[in-house]
Amino acid sequence: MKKNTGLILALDTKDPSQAEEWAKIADATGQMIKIGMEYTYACGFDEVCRLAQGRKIFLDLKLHDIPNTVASAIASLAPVKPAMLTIHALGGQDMIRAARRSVDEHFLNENKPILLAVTVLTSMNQENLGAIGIFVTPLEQVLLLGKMALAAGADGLVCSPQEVAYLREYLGDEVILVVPGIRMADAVADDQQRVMTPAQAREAGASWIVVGRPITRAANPEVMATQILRELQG
Ligand SMILES: O=C(O)c1cc(=O)[nH]c(=O)n1[C@@H]1O[C@H](COP(=O)(O)O)[C@@H](O)[C@H]1O
Repeated sequence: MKKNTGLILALDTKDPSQAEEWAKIADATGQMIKIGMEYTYACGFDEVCRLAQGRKIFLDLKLHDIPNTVASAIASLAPVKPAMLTIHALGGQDMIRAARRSVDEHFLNENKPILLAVTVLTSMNQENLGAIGIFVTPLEQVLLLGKMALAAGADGLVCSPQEVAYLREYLGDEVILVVPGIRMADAVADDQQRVMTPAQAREAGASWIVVGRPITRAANPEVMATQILRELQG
């Protein structure tokens, strides 16, 4: 049975007051916020913790290193109490197992983040994959990495909207699918390659969509967020 699709607002900025302004839009409509590398590196962890106060945050640092380093990094993130956390599936099954163990060891049950494995970045297409020696389609690569990551202990996957229907068919209704690469109909795709609209992602079965620039660069971000939420309600 198809579940509701949530909206996560990506706060990609270096400016704390800008992030707070966008976070308030998310607060007003009950959405989650995503804090990524740009904000964390520019503003530091104290600022990330401040922004996270009283909010559910998706901390998107896309960890990808040897198992011991990733496990130790996750332990260091415990004070931020993120609701979601990303690692790269390409780090392999040992790294994902180590990440799983670290989450289970260092976070209390009530604070345990959803551990998400990023499969194939939404900015990549068949040609980009070939250039790094991957000669299967993005869909095949997402399925291969996704199955491996879930078996190794990830709670869910990050993939493009174009793979969601297929993953639902193969992996079932329960797996958490978090989906960036969202663009409004006829909008520019920027650096994203595998895109769909919010309504298409919902229809395909996304658990959450992640939206940054279509909202943050809109003439009126609040109006755009409301429009997207309406699309998600069908
Ligand atoms: O892990 C992610 O969130 C992510 C994975 C991916 O494959 N593609 C992707 O775009 N993202 C993130 O999703 C957001 C998309 O932003 P916009 O393209 O501005 O909507 C950015 O913060 C990206 O870092």
